[in-house]
Amino acid sequence: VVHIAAVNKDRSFDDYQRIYNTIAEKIREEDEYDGYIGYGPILVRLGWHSSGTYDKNDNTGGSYGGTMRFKLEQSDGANNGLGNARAFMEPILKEFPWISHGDLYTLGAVCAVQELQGPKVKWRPGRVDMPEDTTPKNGRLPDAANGADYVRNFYARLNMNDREAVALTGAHCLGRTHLKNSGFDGPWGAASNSFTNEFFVNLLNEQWKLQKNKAGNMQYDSPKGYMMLETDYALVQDPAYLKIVKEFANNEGAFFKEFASCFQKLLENGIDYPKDAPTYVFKTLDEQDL
Ligand code: HEM
Ligand SMILES: CCOC(=O)c1cnc2ccccc2c1N
Repeated sequence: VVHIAAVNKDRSFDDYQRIYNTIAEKIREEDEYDGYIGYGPILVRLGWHSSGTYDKNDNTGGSYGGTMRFKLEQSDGANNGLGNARAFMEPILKEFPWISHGDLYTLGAVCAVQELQGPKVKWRPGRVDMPEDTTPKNGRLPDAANGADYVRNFYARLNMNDREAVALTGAHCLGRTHLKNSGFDGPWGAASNSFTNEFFVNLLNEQWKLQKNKAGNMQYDSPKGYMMLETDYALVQDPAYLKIVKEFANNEGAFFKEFASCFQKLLENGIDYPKDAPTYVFKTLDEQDL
């Protein structure tokens, strides 16, 4: 399968910055969502799950075709709860009908990372909505009840190495698990809506106890009410991953640099960009004094 980015000559940086600002202002406005966590974390998850179906072996899946808009993909249990993120995006699609779903959902994820004080993430337009029959089969997204070998193998399918795998999982500094969505619960109390290296600091500094949660699933809990999935905790069980976790826990800049590049790579997996395709770095609302 080949997906060539279709550069829309009628649209400029300003058009996409306007969509960015609309999303960013809506995140700021609708701050009560999910116990005042806000929509940032789930918008990051929407962009990631739109892209996480990619398979480097046949270049299928990924964000290009916007197939997350179809019931088939939405019915994958791993996507439980993302209806809230898609509903958030509906009015944006109405206001800007010229943008593809793949471009919007990935733009929303980049906007959320940046507005939550994360690194600047480069973004390129050109994804084209594809028909329903191009939707990848369910089951390509990862399952949390696994260890390091599974994690390494999963990320390899997305063409991600150990450093990229650890950096990407660092997005679990945002938001929380919800029993009704995934059968995992927590962290309780202050789930974070700012993008930091806290996930790595917590992994190393908290005492973790593997136990069955009230849905009967295994998760790691800490006395402070934090939690880790088994696939999170795998990052300190595997010596190669542990080395990278320690680097990122001690150097937030190194984490930000790696996350910025591999998040862009994740959102663009499977797409061929012509040499005249533009690359955008959006300004945050703060940088525009908005
Ligand atoms: C082995 C890989 C991964 C597994 C097994 C995994 C699993 C999960 C699970 C079970 C949840 C809870 C969903 C819910 O109950 O609402 C979650 C939430 C989340 N994940 Fe992951 N994840 C993985 C990788 C990633 C990556 C690569 C990113 C982004 C770069 C990411 C971003 C998020 C975010 C932001 C949330 C919070 C969503 C919210 O608060 O609604 N995850 N993840
Ligand atoms: C920084 C405190 O947050 C955490 O330790 C943490 C750990 N794993 C997660 C897994 C999925 C979603 C959110 C998660 C999360 N917020």
